[in-house]
Amino acid sequence: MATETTTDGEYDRAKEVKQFDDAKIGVKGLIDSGITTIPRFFVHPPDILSDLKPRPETRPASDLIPAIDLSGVDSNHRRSLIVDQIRRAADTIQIRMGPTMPDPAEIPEICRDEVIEWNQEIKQLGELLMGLLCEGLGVDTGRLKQMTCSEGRVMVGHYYPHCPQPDLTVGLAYHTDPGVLTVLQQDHVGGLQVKNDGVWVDVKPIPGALVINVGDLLQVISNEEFKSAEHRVLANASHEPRVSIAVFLNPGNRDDLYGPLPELISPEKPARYRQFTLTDFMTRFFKKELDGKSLTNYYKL
Ligand SMILES: O=C(O)CCC(=O)C(=O)O
Ligand SMILES: [Fe+2]
Repeated sequence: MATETTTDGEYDRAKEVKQFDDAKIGVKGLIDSGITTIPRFFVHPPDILSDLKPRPETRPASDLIPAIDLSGVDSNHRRSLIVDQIRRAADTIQIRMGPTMPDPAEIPEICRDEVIEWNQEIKQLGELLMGLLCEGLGVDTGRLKQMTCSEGRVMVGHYYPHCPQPDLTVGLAYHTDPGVLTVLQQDHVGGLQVKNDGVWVDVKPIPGALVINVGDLLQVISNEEFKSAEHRVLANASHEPRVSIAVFLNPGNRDDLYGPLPELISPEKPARYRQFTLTDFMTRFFKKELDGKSLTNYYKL
C-alpha cells in the first residue's frame, strides 16, 4: 500500500481514504460531526496551496468573464452581436449567461420534477449556444447538433460544506471539463475560479446568470478556435454550504469519430488533433486525476 510523507510524518494514505469512503458519510457528514481540523489526506501539497492566495488581476473580471445577455437572439442584429460576444469569450475562458435522462423513478422524489424540467431547459439552451458557436466558427448553425453534441447530458450536483481549514485544501481541484459545453448554476456563496494568462480569477455569482464552460471536446472540434476553461473551486470558508449544479453536454454517439471539423482545416490551419471515439476519450478521462489539460494534449498531433 502506498505511504506518503507529510509534515506529520509517514502515514498510510490509501488506508485512511478507504476508511473514509467506507464510512459513506461524505464531507458533509464529517463537518456535521463537528470536526475542527480536516483529515490529513485532504491536505494538498505546498505548490497547490501557495497558488490559492489571491494575486493582482490584470484585467477586470467582468472583462475576462463576460456576462452575455441572450435576449433577442432571434433578431438578426442582436444575433450577430451575440455570436461575436460568444466567439470572443469562448476563445479565452468562461462565459456567463442569463443525463441522458435516467428513469424518473431513479431521481429522488424531492427534486424529480425540477431535474426533469432543468434537463429540458438545458437541452434547449445547449442547442441554442451550440448554434451560436457554430456561427462564430463560420460553419453551419446545425453542425454540432448533427454531431449529437448535446445529446449525452450528465447532471451533477455539488455540495461544498463549510471547511474549517480552507487554506489547506480545495473544494474541487483544477481541471477542464471533458465534454463540449458545461452549463453551471452556482449559488450566491462563490469560490469558483478560472485561470486566465496564468492568473486565477474569481467567477463571482451574478443573480440570474449561468456559467458556461467550453470543454475539451469543443477545443478539439473547433481546432482550438475555442479553448477549454481551466477552473477550480476553493474550499468553502463561508459558514453557509455552497451548492452548484453542472450539466455536462457531450455527444450522444460514443463510437463515432471526433476530431477537428474538416471545414476548419486548411494548409494555414492544419488539424491540431487526431480523431478518436468518445468511448476512448471518456475512458481516459475517468482513469486520470483532475489535472488541467492533459487529456487534449494526449490527442495532439
Ligand atoms: O461547483 C462548481 O462551481 C464547479 C463544478 C465543476 O467544475 C464541475 O463539476 O466540473
Ligand atoms: Fe468543471
